[in-house]
Amino acid sequence: MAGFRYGICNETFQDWPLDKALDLARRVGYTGWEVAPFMLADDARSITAQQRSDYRRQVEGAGFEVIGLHWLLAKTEGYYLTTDNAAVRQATTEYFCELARLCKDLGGKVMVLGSPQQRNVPEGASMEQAYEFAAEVLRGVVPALEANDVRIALEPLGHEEGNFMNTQAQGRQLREMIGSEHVGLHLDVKAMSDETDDIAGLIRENADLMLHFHANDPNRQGPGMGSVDFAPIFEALGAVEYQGWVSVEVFDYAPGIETLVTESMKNMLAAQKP
Ligand SMILES: O=C(O)C(=O)CO
Repeated sequence: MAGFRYGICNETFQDWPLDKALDLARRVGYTGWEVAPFMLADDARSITAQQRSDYRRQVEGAGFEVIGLHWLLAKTEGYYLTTDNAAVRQATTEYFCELARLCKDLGGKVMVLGSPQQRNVPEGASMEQAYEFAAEVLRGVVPALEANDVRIALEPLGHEEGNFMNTQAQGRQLREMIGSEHVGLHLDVKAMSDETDDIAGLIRENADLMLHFHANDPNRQGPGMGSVDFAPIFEALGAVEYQGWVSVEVFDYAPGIETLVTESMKNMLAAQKP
């Protein structure tokens, strides 16, 4: 059985102090730390060099690697991927460039581009035009990705989340339009469940571009805490020799932080038992 590397998203721990969150995650067996920038500050530009290096030192000192960033535009204002407003598109490009620097400063390598609220196709706009605008915004970020050795992983999201880039095929199409080796795909179990019952099949079909992977369930809790069977998912990740992180991302905190963190790991390991 492949030895996967397990990460967890920092917003899972909500208002816990960082040392307490890292301590629980480490004891449970996670070694990757995925950062939602809004947990540090609403505006990434306000995070000073000192704060970046202190944060990185604390996370690495607790035995983690920083995986990278997700929820890139959550809680920001004035940025939008698919808008016909050229000034907003330019500002969005510049903000992504800043996030690439933040990602590198924190020791991360990948930025997950979900951010459904900032990419839904505006009323009256055509889908085709929306893809053109998104590709333009992201082409402008490529030099910063190259300079900081960071990749963007495009995250298709289900219809519950929004109407732009709902399938892996659409993610591949946008990547093609950007045309950079520094852009690939992010596969998320909750999102893929909206597309197909054959998640393992989607993993196999998109393994060539898969930069990152989120383990969760359509019920918005952790892997194995809902109806999705993770046995075929881990089998597929093993079969394609996935080398990246399997990172837990939850949206429903009702079970409590300890339960989400521990059950998710327990279920992921149990799903790989012969
Ligand atoms: O927007 C993001 O990055 C998310 O993780 C949403 O799934």
